[in-house]
Order: sequence, then structure tokens, then C-alpha cells
Amino acid sequence: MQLLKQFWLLAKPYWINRAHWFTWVLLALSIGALLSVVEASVWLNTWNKEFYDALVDLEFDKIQPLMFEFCVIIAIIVVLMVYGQWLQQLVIIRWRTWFTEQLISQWMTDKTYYRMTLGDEPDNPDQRIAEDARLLTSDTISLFVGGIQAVAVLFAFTRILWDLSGQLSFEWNNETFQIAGYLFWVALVYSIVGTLVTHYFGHPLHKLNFAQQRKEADFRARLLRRRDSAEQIALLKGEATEQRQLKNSFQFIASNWYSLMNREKKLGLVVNSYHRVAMMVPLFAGIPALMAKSITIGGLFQVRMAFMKVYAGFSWFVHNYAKLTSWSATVERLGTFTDAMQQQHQAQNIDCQTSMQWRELTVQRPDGKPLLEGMNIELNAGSHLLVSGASGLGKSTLLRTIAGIWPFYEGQIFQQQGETMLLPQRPYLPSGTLHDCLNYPATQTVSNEQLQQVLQLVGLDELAKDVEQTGEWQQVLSGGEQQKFSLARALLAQPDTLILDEATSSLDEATAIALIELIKQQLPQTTLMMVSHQAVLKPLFERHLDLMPYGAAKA
Ligand SMILES: Nc1ncnc2c1ncn2[C@@H]1O[C@H](COP(=O)(O)OP(=O)(O)OP(=O)(O)O)[C@@H](O)[C@H]1O
Repeated sequence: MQLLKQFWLLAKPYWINRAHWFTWVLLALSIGALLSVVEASVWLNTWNKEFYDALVDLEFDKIQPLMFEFCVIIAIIVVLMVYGQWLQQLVIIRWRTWFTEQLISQWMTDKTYYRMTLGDEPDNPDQRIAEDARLLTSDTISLFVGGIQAVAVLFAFTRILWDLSGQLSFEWNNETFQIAGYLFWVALVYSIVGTLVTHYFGHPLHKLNFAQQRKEADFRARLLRRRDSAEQIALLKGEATEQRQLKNSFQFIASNWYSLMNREKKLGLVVNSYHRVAMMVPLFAGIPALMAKSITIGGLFQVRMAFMKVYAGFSWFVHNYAKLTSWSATVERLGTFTDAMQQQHQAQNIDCQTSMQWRELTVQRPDGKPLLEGMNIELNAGSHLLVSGASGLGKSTLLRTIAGIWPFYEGQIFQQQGETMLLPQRPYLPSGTLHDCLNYPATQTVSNEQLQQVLQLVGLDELAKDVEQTGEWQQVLSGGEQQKFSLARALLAQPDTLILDEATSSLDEATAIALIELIKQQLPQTTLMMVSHQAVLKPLFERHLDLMPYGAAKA
């Protein structure tokens, strides 16, 4: 029940939205095509009787038109099945596109992607957005349409099977019993037993599938992390350790895989035996009717096909058991992911005033332990503040709090009105053209000349020559160059408040001084707040804040 509720919460926003009426049309057409296949199968069923009867009676003049009829029925079935499937895939991609966009938007809104890393983040959000969204949409549609088709098959063939079965008479305890539509009852009982046995053998698959998806994603994430840190690993000669860790991570996949495959083997033994036996059950069960001459040989083949269809309808659950368990694992994973995202949205928003202010501000770690306590400050627009203090005291965390991305604090914060920009010690440089990298996150269009100008101002003349060149800038540029590049971004963006977190730590002292002076000169209206261990920068700031551990701050 909980699972269905979780599923409904995930599916509802798309399917009740009127804007998606065309997807409903496509879904209806796809279901219509597959229901027509059921209708054509009923036609094929009648054909079966006529054909086998003609064969038994050696009526060759009937066989030729029947062969032509067969070709027509098969052609119709093939075309309907292929187009039905094609329409289903269209429905899937439309839903998946919307669903993935929603997940990405929720993940990106209010810095949720970052806040989630601060608490008990559900594992591998990348996998949930990419893989789980794909599985949810494709499995739901194929299970839903398949389920409807199974019900239609049941309706269409139950009647046929019932009529063909006639009545079975038998004596027991000197009494005569008659069972109408007995082949239908055989199919029903056979399918119920199969379903129960399948569930008994298959139910542990849910947990195993869940674990498998998670472990595969962990392994992929580990590999990615190695690629991102390739240079550091190479310099530290960490290959053997990395190899061991990756091997261990893969061991988890392999051991879970063994459990999964053993469980699937047991289930396979049951499902396959059940299916193979099912093919002969109608022939054996039809013998009494054949002996009573209530059906012909053609009728027996008709019974067999009708029985197999009714059995297939009743056994839909059995045949889709593995898919259903993987689907339920996907729903659970996506449900916890979206719940976790929604909880993140409750983080506080920071209000704006004419000046930046903190009142009785206490910054904490995620576990609630205080880092910095009782801070009060007011920083007028255009003023410059240097924040210093011992390593690990909480300076970067304080800046994150002021920038509005760290939710663990008490007291009041007001940001200065306008744009705030925070430059960290290690800037993020996306790969692509230098133009796009410098203009990241591209809130305005800037000309190449503007870009060249700011690059020259910060001393990156070589890069300024061709801003359209592409590269892996994070790897290509030195630490110091990256910091110059980051400051060039600030010159370009001209924020109202600029927060620098050791943004000149990789530069020599003279260059660091020159660049801070450049910022002050180029952005005279901007409020500048900087965290730095570089004492030579002190004279450039008219206000200083020396942070003390858990104590009062002197401003
Ligand atoms: N996401 C996090 N989860 C848990 N603890 C964190 C997190 N981020 C920071 N901390 C902890 O908060 C403390 C302060 O970290 P912070 O980076 O703010 O220090 P800092 O004063 O800037 O240090 P440094 O001068 O060395 O850069 C550290 O003990 C750190 O381990």
C-alpha cells in the first residue's frame, strides 16, 4: 500500500496535468493497438479449429484459402504489435523527459543538491535521476499496458474456453457431479497455484534488486571519483590502493549478484516448469471432451490456444514477477529521493537590507555543535572586511552561511541588497570554451572583447588571445592561474557583495596584493569580505575580524 502511495506521488503530477493530453492520446492508441491484437488472436483461434479440422478431414480445397487467411491475420497482428510498441515507447520518452526535468529542477532549486550532501543524503542521486527515472517510466508503462492486455485476453478467451469446455461429468460417492466450463477452472486453479509458488520463491528478489542497483551505482561513482582525482592519485602513487578499493567495491556487486542469480535460478526453475507444463495441460484436460466427442481434433487445438491465453492472462503476475520486484525497488528509491529533496526545501531564506548584518549569529556543524558563537556585525555597502582566524575554526563555514547555502545556524543574517558572489579557494572551471567557462554561469551575454579585457587585467594575457579555444580548464590551468581566472569572473559579474574565501592563497604575495587592489579599484561600490591567512593583505582592508573558537569575535 505504501509502495502504491509512493508511486502515485511520483506519477500524479505528470498524468493529471492537462498539458499532457497528447500523451494520454498516444497511450490510448497504444492500448487500442494491443487490444486489437487480442481481437485478431480470437480470429486466429477460430482459424485454428477450421485449419486442423480441414487437415484431419483431408479437405485440401479448404486449406489454401485458410493459409491465405493465416497470412492476413499474422500481418495484422505484426503491424499492430510493432506500432503498439512504438507508441508505448513514445509515451515513455515523453513522460521520462518531463520526469527527469522535474527531478533536475527540484534537485537544483534552493541549492538542494548541495544541502543534501550536508545530511543523510540518499545514495547516488545521479543514478536516481538517470537510471531510476528511466526504469520507473518504462517499467510502469509496459506493466500497465501489459496488465490491460492480460485482462482483455482473459475476457476474450474465457468465454471461448468456457463454451468449448462443455460439461465434465464424474461420479464420486455414488453421486454424479457436473462441472460447467471445467477447462476454465483448470486454468484458474493452475494459475493461482503458480502465482503463489512464484511469490514464495521470488519475494526476496525485491531486496536483492534494490541492493544490486545501489551497489552498481556506488561502483560507478567510485570510478568517476578516481577519474576526477587522477593527477593526485598518480602523484601519490596510489594505484595499488585504488585498485584494492575498486576491487572491494566490485566484490559487493559480485556477491550480491550471486545471491540474485541463485534466487532467479530458483524462480526460473519454477516459472519455466510451470510454463512448459501449461502447454500440455489443456491437451490432457481436453481428452475427456474429445473422448465424449463433444469436441473435434481442431476443437482440441482451439481449446489449447484458448487455454494458453486464459492461463497467460491469469499468469501475468508470474511472468512479470522479476520486473515487478525491480519496479518496486525503483519506486522506493525514487520515493525516498524526492522525499529527501522536499525536506531540504524547508531551509531558511536570507533576507536583504541596505547593509550586511549578523545579529547574535552562531554557526554550527551539521550535527548541531557550535563552531562560532554570538557574532554581531554591520558592514556598510562598499566597505572592505578581512576575516582571519586559525585553521578549522569555521571561516569557510561562516562564508557559506552568509552566502545562504549553509542552513545550520542560529541568530539573524541580512545580506546586502543586490547580487552576492562567493569565490572559493578552488574555483569550479567547467570544460568547454574559455568564453563559457569565464562567463559561467552565464547570466548575461558578454562580448569577447570584455572577456579579453578582464583576462588581461588579472594578468592572463596568454589566455586572452583566444577566448573561443576549448579545453579542460580545471586540469590545464595552474592553481594560481585558476584563482586569477576566478577573480576575472568577479570583475565581469560586478556583484554588489563579493565574498572571497582564500581566493588568492595560491598566488605570490605581490600578485595577491595587486589583484585585491584591482578589485577595489574596478568595483568601488562592491562590499568586499575576504577570508585569508595572508597577513600582507591586512592593510588593504579598513575592517578586520579575528575569529576566536566558540568565543566572542572582535570586530
Ligand atoms: N559538510 C560538513 N560536514 C561536517 N563538518 C564540516 C563540513 N564542512 C565543514 N565541516 C567542519 O567544520 C569545521 C570548520 O571548517 P571550515 O572549512 O569552515 O574551517 P576554516 O576555518 O575555513 O579552515 P581553513 O582555514 O583550514 O580553511 C571543520 O572542523 C570541518 O571539519
